[in-house]
Amino acid sequence: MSRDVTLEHVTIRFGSHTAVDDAHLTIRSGEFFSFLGPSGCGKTTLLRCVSGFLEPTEGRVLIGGEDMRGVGPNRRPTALIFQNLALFPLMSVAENIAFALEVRGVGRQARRKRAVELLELIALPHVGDKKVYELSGGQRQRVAIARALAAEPQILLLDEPLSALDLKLRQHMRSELRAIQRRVGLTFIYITHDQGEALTMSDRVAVMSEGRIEQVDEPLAVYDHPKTSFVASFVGETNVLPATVTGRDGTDVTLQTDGGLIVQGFAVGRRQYRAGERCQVFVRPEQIKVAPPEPGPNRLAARVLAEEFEGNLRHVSLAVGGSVGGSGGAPAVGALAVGGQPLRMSVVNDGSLPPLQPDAALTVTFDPSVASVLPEGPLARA
Ligand SMILES: Nc1ncnc2c1ncn2[C@@H]1O[C@H](COP(=O)(O)OP(=O)(O)OP(=O)(O)O)[C@@H](O)[C@H]1O
Repeated sequence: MSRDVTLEHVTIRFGSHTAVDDAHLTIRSGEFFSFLGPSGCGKTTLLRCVSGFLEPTEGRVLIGGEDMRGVGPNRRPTALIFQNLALFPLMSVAENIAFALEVRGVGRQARRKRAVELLELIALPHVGDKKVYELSGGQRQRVAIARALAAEPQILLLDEPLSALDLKLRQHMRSELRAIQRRVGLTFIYITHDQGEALTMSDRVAVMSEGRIEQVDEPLAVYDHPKTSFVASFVGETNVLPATVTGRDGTDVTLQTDGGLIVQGFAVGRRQYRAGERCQVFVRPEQIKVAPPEPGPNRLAARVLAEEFEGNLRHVSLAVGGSVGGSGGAPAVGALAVGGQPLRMSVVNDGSLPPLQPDAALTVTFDPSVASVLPEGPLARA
């Protein structure tokens, strides 16, 4: 039976405040789907609406095609996992896992058998008789998932379940969670403000801002082809160049940045720009390269401001003075030309680029096909 979750024009208001604004999408059965957005964008509100703790002000939630209006949380095929796990400290791990079955009146032997199966599933086969306090944070998180699965939900709703764990454990738990989801084949709906979590685990991601869903796509598409200025600036590092359109040829757009650079990019969504229109150009730091000697588009005269070393990567801040072959040469020491911000370039630390000294002059470039041109819009706050 299909367990698609459909949000049909769901709007949720608290008084005059719109927490979720016209969410309209379908989460497919068996999908690992994440809602990603900054604090306060409406993620938890939306999840509470799917779980039945909250009714939409407008629109409908359908699960498996069935309208969930008036269907309470305990009658929906969902289970919710929070950041604060609330495992029972005095019970053993196995008793914790089997708790939902005990409530339903399942006998001791059947409960024990199911707990053993679920402990296998979460790759902790030998901890059934331990107390919760004897487990690490990551182990407890997995036990919480096993406990939720014992109730045999079709859809697991996860509300920032990893945010209380330290960084290393969080990263480890990403692959654990993904592996568990693949093993059980259930729909996972995951909410997070952590883009790394959303991008690594999900089949698809919905990026939210101020109650609105800005983009729903596979992780790579969200990163490589952001559809709005908010998504481009929220997901991953990027350079933002405020600019004015000077010309267009199909999806190729020529622009003058506010710092006076002439650059070329591509029109996201094949938008037809007019000359004089205000827009923003987004280029990832890893797409900025030291230019080869051959002529080409987007050759910018730059001067090194600083270099930061981060193990596998080097992050270089650049002042950019002018387009090589166009106006200006290397910028004056200390100059800035990209929307008042240095241009950021990230290079892999593989020895191919010698260390860069502050004030060194160089020419950098980026391919027009990786420079996303979007209409001027609100950016994510840094
Ligand atoms: N019961 C409520 N009454 C009034 N306002 C609420 C209520 N619940 C949430 N809000 C408001 O709705 C907005 C969205 O809140 P929500 O908790 O869904 O955000 P979130 O994206 O999950 O944030 P966080 O990541 O911080 O949990 C916020 O402005 C919040 O203050």
